[in-house]
Amino acid sequence: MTQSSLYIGLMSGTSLDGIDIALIEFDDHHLIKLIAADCFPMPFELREQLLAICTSKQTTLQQLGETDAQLGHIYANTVNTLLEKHQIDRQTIGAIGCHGQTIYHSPSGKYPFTMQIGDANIIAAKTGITTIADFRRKDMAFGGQGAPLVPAFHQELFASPTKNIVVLNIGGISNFTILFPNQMVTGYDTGPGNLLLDSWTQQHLHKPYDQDAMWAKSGKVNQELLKHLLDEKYFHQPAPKSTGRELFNLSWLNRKLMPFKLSPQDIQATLVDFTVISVTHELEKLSFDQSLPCELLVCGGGAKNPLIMQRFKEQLPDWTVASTTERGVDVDYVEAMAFAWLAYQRLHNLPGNIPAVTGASKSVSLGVIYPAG
Ligand SMILES: Nc1ncnc2c1ncn2[C@@H]1O[C@H](COP(=O)(O)OP(=O)(O)OP(=O)(O)O)[C@@H](O)[C@H]1O
Ligand SMILES: CC(=O)N[C@H]1[C@@H]2OC[C@@H](O2)[C@@H](O)[C@@H]1O[C@H](C)C(=O)O
Repeated sequence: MTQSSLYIGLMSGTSLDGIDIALIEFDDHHLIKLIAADCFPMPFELREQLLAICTSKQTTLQQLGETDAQLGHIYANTVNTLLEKHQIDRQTIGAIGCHGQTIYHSPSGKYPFTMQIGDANIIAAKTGITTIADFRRKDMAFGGQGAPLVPAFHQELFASPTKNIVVLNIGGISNFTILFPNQMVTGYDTGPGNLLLDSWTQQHLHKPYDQDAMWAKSGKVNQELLKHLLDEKYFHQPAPKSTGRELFNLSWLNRKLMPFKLSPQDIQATLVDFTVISVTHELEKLSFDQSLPCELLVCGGGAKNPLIMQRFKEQLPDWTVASTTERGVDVDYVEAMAFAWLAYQRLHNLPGNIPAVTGASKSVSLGVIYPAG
């Protein structure tokens, strides 16, 4: 089999708002170039179905099975649309890495599990391309959290021997990777990203999100509420740790809001600081080599929230705060690129997880291979 240098990554995340796809090229020195990328909105009915499944509201096995197959078709169509649009010969693609859609993540129960759906057999059959999926459970089988998995890719892209680099993904949930100059790496889920901001906006403004944080800017941060939000036990748990909408959701927020009588816009303003301070509190616990510069590189949709970026700059006056786009890697596609890279790692039997991040007992190649034929 010719060693193709082209790989596709597919990611639909916690926000359930779209499917990101990235086509990347490797050269012999592992250099990674983004050839093409796009984001396809999640059809409204499918988003509603997924939301019902994620919040386990009377979902039948029939609905779960059909949604798994439907997602497989949608992912396959996303790949075929990108290949047609860019006139790419599918025979030149080494593999597709499909994260799938997380419907439940329970890394610390009696029987830890994480569940991503989107039938990879359908993707392989409909695209004619070897497809790799089910990336998280191998890490979990070796005692890890199964998340976050992007740190190894962040290390590949951004590590520097002369800087302290923190790569922060602000998706529905936020996770960061700490890249120390001595090549040590750590990372974990820091807490909510856009999820509560979006849910609160949807509930009060009936809009998908608070565009440019205009609504949050009209409110005032309430320090008492912020302190109460930060008093969640997740923030006091040691790493390795990961979370999701299973914990940080509107029910959790409404319980936290009970003792308060605040305007919705003051709550939105406070939620912005909640996303920011829950990260900076973690950075304060870490010891960086202060003789070297510190850089915070932000990706994910939250990097496009001007108030979040402003508040990081205010909270970290001695740091360089930038988006990964400013470092040549589009904020929208870092995660999809990561799953293309994880597919490359799997096909070459190279490790995908970092035990220091997930808590797994060893580094292993992640994902199950679904051949096209
Ligand atoms: N101009 C903007 N102003 C404020 N927020 C923005 C802006 N652009 C994007 N966002 C935020 O990014 C989100 C969309 O980003 P994206 O589709 O990457 O999802 P995500 O939040 O990264 O989540 P996930 O990847 O976990 O599904 C929006 O819902 C919003 O919260
Ligand atoms: C179970 C799951 O899907 N977790 C996601 C979620 O979204 C952000 C954060 O929580 C991260 O831990 C993870 O995704 C990214 C891609 C990761 O595994 O690195």
